[in-house]
Amino acid sequence: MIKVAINGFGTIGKRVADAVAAQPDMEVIGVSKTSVSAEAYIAKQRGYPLYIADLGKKPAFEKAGIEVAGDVEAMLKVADIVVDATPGGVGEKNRPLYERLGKKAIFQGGEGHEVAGFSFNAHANYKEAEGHQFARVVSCNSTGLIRIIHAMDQAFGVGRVRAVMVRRAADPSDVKRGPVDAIVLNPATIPSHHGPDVNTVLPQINIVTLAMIVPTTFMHMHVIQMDLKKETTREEVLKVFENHSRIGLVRKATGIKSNAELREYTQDLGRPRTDLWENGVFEESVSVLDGKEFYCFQAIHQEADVVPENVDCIRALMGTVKDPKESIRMTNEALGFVAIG
Ligand SMILES: NC(=O)C1=CN([C@@H]2O[C@H](COP(=O)(O)OP(=O)(O)OC[C@H]3O[C@@H](n4cnc5c(N)ncnc54)[C@H](OP(=O)(O)O)[C@@H]3O)[C@@H](O)[C@H]2O)C=CC1
Ligand SMILES: O=C(OP(=O)(O)O)[C@H](O)COP(=O)(O)O
Repeated sequence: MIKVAINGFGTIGKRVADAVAAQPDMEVIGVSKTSVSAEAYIAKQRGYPLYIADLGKKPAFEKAGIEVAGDVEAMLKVADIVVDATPGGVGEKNRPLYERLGKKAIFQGGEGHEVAGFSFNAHANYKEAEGHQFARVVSCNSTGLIRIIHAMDQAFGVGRVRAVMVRRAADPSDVKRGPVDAIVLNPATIPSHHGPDVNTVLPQINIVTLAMIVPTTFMHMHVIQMDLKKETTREEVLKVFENHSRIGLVRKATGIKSNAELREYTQDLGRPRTDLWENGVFEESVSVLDGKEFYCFQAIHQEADVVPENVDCIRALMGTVKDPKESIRMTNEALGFVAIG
């Protein structure tokens, strides 16, 4: 069993913890927080030993009826690998600790590529993880882009990509963030950071991305155009998506044309926390013009798509499963995850 520590039990960390706990070859040896809040009670309810960044706060946890197993360093000492899901920028500060203790670590997309020196996506570069101490699972938007670009590149060859990200403003519980009534260019400069981030995993792809933020909390929406090297048809492209274990098709017959309806759908499907782990490509939008010009819309659930990638990244760094297809199969099966469509 791979002993996994989750440093940062928030939006991403709590999901990764549950996904790790579901795997046959992994166990959660501890999760961490800095303060008493609802997620501390969830850790207790799930039975995950809770560690804290600053032992000086132990009395506050105990007063709330939450047992503290120790500090973060104590958690790391009993782990084989740590998934760092602390807020962006904190992972970089944690890196020296992981180095000192000689622990493998996985960082998230809020950290720069250089923090790990290796950025990861299971379908695209699983095997390259071997021998690394550190890896970074790219951000939610980049994960969604890499999945679809890599699949299209394998099938038809991708010449260039142009994409617009319509990004959710905040996660559902993030009550202090906005905007409430605006469409914000974020950034107003072109390209946005997403294209260069895709290049950390797929360096050969010519990609330019633009991004804005809108007042929603559930999912980003991507507008994607790719020039293909080989002529194809809409039907052939749909077959590629149908055969991909982490690309789902939002079928025309569902009538779904928005993030809100897609949320209702994942909820009704019984997905834990309403999570859409896969890309949600809108079937109706899939278009091929003149044989080589591809277009589509895809929905990306920001809280969810990086979760199975973190699980595969654990096996890739630990070197316990060499074949990416086998790891992806194991992860999906343990989660009960079959892509929609
Ligand atoms: N949310 C999203 O949509 C996505 C986020 N990411 C990336 O994932 C990472 C985590 O983001 P997210 O889950 O949203 O963040 P959250 O703020 O939801 O969670 C962060 C967690 O880290 C804990 N924490 C903070 N500081 C420390 C510390 N020094 N030591 C240990 N634990 C600490 C917090 O505990 P406490 O609350 O007690 O302080 C909290 O549990 C970021 O890099 C982000 O960019 C990637 C894809 C999507
Ligand atoms: O990593 C994310 O987005 P990104 O791919 O746009 O960088 C997550 O949605 C978190 O983004 P946030 O910085 O808006 O919370």
